Amino acid sequence: MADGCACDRHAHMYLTVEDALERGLSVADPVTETEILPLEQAIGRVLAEDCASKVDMPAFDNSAMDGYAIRTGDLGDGPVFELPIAGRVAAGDCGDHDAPEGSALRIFTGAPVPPEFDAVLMQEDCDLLIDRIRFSRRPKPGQHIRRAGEDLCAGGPILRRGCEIGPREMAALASAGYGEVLVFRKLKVTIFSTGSELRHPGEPIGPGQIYNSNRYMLLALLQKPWIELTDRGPVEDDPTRLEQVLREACDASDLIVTTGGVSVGDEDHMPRLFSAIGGETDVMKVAMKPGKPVMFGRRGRALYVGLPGNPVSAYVTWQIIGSQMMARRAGLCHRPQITVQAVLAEPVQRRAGRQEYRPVQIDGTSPRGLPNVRLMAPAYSGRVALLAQADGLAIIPAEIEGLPAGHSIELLRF
Ligand SMILES: Nc1nc2c(c(=O)[nH]1)N[C@H]1C(S)=C(S)[C@@H](COP(=O)(O)OP(=O)(O)OC[C@H]3O[C@@H](n4cnc5c(N)ncnc54)[C@H](O)[C@@H]3O)O[C@H]1N2
Ligand code: MOO
Repeated sequence: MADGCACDRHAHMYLTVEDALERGLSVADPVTETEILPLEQAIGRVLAEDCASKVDMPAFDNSAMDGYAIRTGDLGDGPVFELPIAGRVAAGDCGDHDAPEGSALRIFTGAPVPPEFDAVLMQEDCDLLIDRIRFSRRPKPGQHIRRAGEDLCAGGPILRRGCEIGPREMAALASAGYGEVLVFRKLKVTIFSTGSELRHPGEPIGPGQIYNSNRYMLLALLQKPWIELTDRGPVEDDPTRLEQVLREACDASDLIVTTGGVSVGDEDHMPRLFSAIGGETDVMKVAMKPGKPVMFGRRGRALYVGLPGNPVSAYVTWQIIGSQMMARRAGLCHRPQITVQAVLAEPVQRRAGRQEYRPVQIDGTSPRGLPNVRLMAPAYSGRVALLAQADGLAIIPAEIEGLPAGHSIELLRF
């Protein structure tokens, strides 16, 4: 039967996805070495310290609008108020002015509001009469003034160690006064794809040969500012050569990711070779579909993740288990994957035993506004092109044999 489904009768002997992930995270020790980088070089890196603001945010009382600063105590009973304009403060000025009591100060967004002024009027709410303003709505004290420290006082927390420094984190660090930051060193990751049948895309292909897609998928998945990647390319199914490359990779890397050669055939060498070079296997086989033969273990400080060769199996096992182990190893704090509720557009029938991650396409929304999903082919572990057309993976729990159309299902959206 396609997709190894016939072997589901052994599924109860394998670790559940949940247990495998828990074990994977428990053996993926975060790197401890750090470096200090100028902020602009820290983009996409992993923060290695809790960060507190070095300044009050905002740093000083400032105007939220372009308009006029006034002292509300200067205002009479109304209903119309008039004040002469006696000074001007713009963003970047220190706030000095010569506007005496009973006058208004021309002010612009971001300019310091001198302490004796307690409200700002938007210019749209004032009539400008050459050198005076007239307005009819009495401003409330504090109106349109952003007070020093109202967002955060100096010393207040802004970011936790273990976050990825993306655009929002860069902005927070910059506004908090960080010219440089402490980050974890890059994670050294080595990849190689095993298989004598593999050819580079673009090369002529002979009988029994296929294009190596896993290599390119991993190159894309591992393109991260916090990774220092070594790509050993494809390695043929020659145990001597595979052992040499695996040993060198384990000596030089924090994490080694391979594809293929983890199942039970005569040319599936990786589990045995990993033991032969002194590796300790933590997990071999997981009750998941696709990806049952996935394995991982440790050798010294190196973490090894052996993904199955079938391209969809490699992708799914990486997303569900491998990528989370890698993130933890790099110092990132653990973020469980977010699923959304979806509705089955058609019934599912399958063999129970393994938790399944089935590629689906979204086909409109249900009456409750949830995405309707159509399951793609039931046999798909080698169908990598199908993955590129999918919108996500529907998660079918291990014990489920069938579900009717209209039933809700968890969806991992791409
Ligand atoms: N007797 C059994 N046979 C298999 C079992 C089993 O339990 N008993 N499990 C099946 C399952 S499930 C999977 S998944 C595969 C995984 O096998 P391997 O990890 O050993 O992978 P390979 O045999 O090396 O390759 C499988 C398949 O994928 C193609 N492949 C490999 N590498 C690439 C690559 N870089 N790019 C594109 N395609 C690749 C390869 O040509 C094979 O077709 O084992 C089942 N067998
Ligand atoms: O079903 Mo395998 O698990 O083809 O990946």
